Amino acid sequence: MSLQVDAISVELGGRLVLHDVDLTVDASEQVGLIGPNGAGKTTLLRSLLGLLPLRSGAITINGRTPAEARGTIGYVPQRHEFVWDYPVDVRTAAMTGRTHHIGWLRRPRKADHAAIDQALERVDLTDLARRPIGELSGGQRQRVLVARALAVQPKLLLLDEPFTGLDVLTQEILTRLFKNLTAEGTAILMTTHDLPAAADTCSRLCLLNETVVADGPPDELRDPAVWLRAFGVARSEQLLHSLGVTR
Ligand SMILES: Nc1ncnc2c1ncn2[C@@H]1O[C@H](COP(=O)(O)OP(=O)(O)OP(=O)(O)O)[C@@H](O)[C@H]1O
Repeated sequence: MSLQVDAISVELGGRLVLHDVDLTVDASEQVGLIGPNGAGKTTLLRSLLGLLPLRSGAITINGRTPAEARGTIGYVPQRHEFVWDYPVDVRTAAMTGRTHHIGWLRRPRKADHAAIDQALERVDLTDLARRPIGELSGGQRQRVLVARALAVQPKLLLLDEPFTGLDVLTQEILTRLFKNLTAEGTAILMTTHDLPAAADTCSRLCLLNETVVADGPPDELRDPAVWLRAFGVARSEQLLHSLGVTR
């Protein structure tokens, strides 16, 4: 698996939201996509899914366009973007992740059910499979979204703020799961505002603010100026302190 982003620019509502973005993510890498609110992180993930037209540049996933590679990409949106009052159970919600494989208006086959069994098992939701999704806690909902993304047995997993609002135990379950997935060869690109956790769990960090400000292993991103530039602030004690960046 190899994701390659070459100098992409994306316009939304007549405004250039991303420009000249270069990024690669290889198999078994977990890359953290870091940046302030409005930096274009979600826009980049949506571009990788082929949901937004590029103004310029190119994205290739194993040599294919995002639209062609769609069935091999798992996507976990931010929790509030999912319709939780839809009257379905956990299993049915996870199965919606396989729509691309099943085909519209077709019934799931044996392989689809097996993939869902495995996905629910991996996020420890097997016992809650028949629970209506509207009755779930925030942490359980997050695990439903991860199961739904795993339903395609993805080579590339895109996670939009997967740890926001989760208790420590759920964070640990997901951290361990993502580690196992990368060990199995899955490539992970994850947005997060939890900088210390990202520095801990990711093999590389990509600092984004409309374009890539810096990209490298956490240990190599020790220069405070890089972080201040990425976050568009002149000086932020708290930011540098939370990162343990030397000044
Ligand atoms: N549909 C849209 N039309 C016009 N502008 C948009 C649209 N969606 C997002 N934007 C703008 O694009 C910019 C990037 O938004 P995006 O959601 O990608 O940022 P983000 O880095 O994910 O932010 P956050 O950390 O707050 O989730 C923002 O300025 C936002 O207002």
